[in-house]
Amino acid sequence: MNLPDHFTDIIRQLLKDQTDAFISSLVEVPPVSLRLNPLKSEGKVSDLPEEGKQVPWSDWGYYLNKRPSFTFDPLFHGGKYYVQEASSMFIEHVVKQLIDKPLKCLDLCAAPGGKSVSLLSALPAGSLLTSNEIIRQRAYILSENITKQGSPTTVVTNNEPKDFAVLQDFYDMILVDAPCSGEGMFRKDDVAISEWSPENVRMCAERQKNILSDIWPALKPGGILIYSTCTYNTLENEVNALWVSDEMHAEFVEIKTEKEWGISPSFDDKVIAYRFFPHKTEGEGLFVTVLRKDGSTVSNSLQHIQKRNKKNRKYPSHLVKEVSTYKRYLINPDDFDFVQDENRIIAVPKQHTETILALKNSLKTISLGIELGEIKGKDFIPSHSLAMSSELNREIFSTRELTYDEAIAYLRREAISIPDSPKGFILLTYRDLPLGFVKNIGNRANNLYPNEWRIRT
Ligand SMILES: C[S@@+](CC[C@H](N)C(=O)[O-])C[C@H]1O[C@@H](n2cnc3c(N)ncnc32)[C@H](O)[C@@H]1O
Repeated sequence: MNLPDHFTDIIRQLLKDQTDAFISSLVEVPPVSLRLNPLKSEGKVSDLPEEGKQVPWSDWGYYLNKRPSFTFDPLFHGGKYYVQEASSMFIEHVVKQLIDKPLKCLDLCAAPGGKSVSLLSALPAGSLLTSNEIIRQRAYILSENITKQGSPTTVVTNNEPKDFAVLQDFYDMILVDAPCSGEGMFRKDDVAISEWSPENVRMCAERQKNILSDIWPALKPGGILIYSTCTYNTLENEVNALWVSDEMHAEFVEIKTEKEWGISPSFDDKVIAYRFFPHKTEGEGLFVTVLRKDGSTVSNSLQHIQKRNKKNRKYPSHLVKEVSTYKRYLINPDDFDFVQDENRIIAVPKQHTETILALKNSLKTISLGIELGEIKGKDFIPSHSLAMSSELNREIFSTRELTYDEAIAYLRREAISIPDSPKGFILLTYRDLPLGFVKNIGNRANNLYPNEWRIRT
């Protein structure tokens, strides 16, 4: 492995006599890990695609003994699990330790979605997660991964950090998993090595400060900021964490960890942080720090946002009054309001309806709640997000269990033939996990799997 000299110098200053062990660990094969989806799995080893053992800081994370072909596992596409590097699962541990009441949480730099998925499994029931990604194309990938999880309490947005200024004092918790110089990915990603330079480290550190100061007003007084990077240098980590603490008047929050996890402390006595190095912890490089914003005012931010939206007359979506047609699609229909957005019907959890509509009108929303389907003439075409949802009422659809080969053909978006099934919309399952819908017209069935999600290889 050809590491830049300047990078090795930085590491030597930080790790001293551990430097050789660290560098040797970079040529080792990285562990393969995934997290099971609590909404679609019971969290048992038997749900894993390969034998494995638990990640110690996660209830849902497992290391696998060998790497299966995830692309060709229908359960992966059905959202039974998400492939995630093990260190990142530490976010779940942080949240579980600090949060015991439902809250509004923002994952600001969220694509492709690993940390959002961790948040979803750790946030108390009744919480609302906004998963945001600045790059549009990546925001769609984020939305795909979130949709597969099947949680109805997520909104996916595509905004710049400064766009959240309209949501002053809004979030109880914000995760900034910042774009960084990616030193922690050197073992997995040669491009990260080739793009590394001291100038890039400085540029990343400046950008991280801009992101943090842009998003700070959206955090409630007394709220929690989790700041993480997958890089080792102190400029992007301790130095920025200290800057937030000094400039924004925030105090560090300590998280309990177990010694045997091998997590290293911060390199600055004034900063409380958790560092993952691959020669000490089974996972990739990670830095995590947690800060609490000064103050404890209970804000009235929702009213403020609604007033602003009224002034701007931006309320395109409206609540559906005649809901009986749509209620039957869900297991717990009374927990939901139904919103019509052009010809799409979306179910939103009642306790968050106002908040979700306020978000929809303040931000560029990619997806929210559960999209039930689309009205097309006399037809109501069930959407893929309904098939993926934990709230799907399977009783109202005819279901067809697929063989492995049929499931792969469906996920490739090939034509399916199910002559024994009735005509109309059929829910396809693989090992009892919903994969999506087809419209059976007799001699063939039209494949409704989202074109952009299909297996291409
Ligand atoms: C480290 S990645 C996030 C990984 C993600 N949290 C996960 O666990 O899957 C950082 C993300 O920040 C986004 N990003 C880049 N520049 C940004 C900026 N100026 N403001 C906010 N996000 C940015 C990138 O597109 C990228 O998706």
